Amino acid sequence: MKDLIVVKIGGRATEQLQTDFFQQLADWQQVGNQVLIIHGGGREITALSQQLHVPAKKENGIRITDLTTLELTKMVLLGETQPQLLTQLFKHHLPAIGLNAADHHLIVGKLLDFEKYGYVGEITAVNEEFLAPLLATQIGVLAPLALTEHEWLNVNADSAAAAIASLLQAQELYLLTDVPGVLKANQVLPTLNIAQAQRLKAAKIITTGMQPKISAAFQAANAGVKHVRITNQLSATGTMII
Ligand SMILES: Nc1ncnc2c1ncn2[C@@H]1O[C@H](COP(=O)(O)OP(=O)(O)O)[C@@H](O)[C@H]1O
Ligand SMILES: CC(=O)N[C@@H](CCC(=O)OP(=O)(O)O)C(=O)O
Repeated sequence: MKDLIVVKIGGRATEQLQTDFFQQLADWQQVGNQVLIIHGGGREITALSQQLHVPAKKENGIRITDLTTLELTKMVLLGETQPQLLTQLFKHHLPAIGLNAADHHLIVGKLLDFEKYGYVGEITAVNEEFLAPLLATQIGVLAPLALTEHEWLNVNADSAAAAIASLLQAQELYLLTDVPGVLKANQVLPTLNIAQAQRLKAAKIITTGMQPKISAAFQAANAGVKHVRITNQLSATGTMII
């Protein structure tokens, strides 16, 4: 889908969206781009886990997901984060549709590493035939989950967005987060290449949730997505992956 723009919004970023975000989506629609939003919800999943006294543990920014955590994750993503975002789009008069992996087996996945992470997956296929006509008239809002033939899997939202952008050959991928880009000594790096990223990881300057975000960004760039950015605003360049 050569005119597709994929936007990933982290859980906290969803709560801080400004008017210019919605205006940009409207402008893209106006000029004929398709827009697919992949939403996160990581902080909300952790908050509900704590409320219910379910241990919440992440490894390299990836949630260790047993069956209880998987159920809780589906509840938060499909019952809280997604409707919250859809409501905001509705209030800004943007036509949008909420989507999940089970709609016509939209998102197919496989286990990442069961021993290490439990029910965590990576995305292997997207039902483009089902999705493309929907995105012709409205903004898609998709939760980061996947389905095998038998079971649901929890997918890190950054890797979900990157895999989907890659599989659909999107034009652009925006990884929107709560920081203005990849930071080094409190400055946003305007560009980032793979060698720099590896050095910054080794020096523990890139840590926690920024690690899967960077891996996802390079995965998409290597798969042919031309413009990949990490930023907190659609209108700001943030860090461009080169
Ligand atoms: N070098 C870095 N530059 C910017 N943020 C970083 C860096 N290293 C670690 N981080 C952390 O990564 C966080 C963004 O990842 P995450 O919390 O998973 O966000 P999201 O929910 O948007 O995916 C930042 O808030 C920051 O705490
Ligand atoms: C496997 C895995 O880590 N899944 C993530 C899915 C949500 C997510 O990634 O949300 P953010 O983008 O807001 O962090 C999780 O359970 O937190």
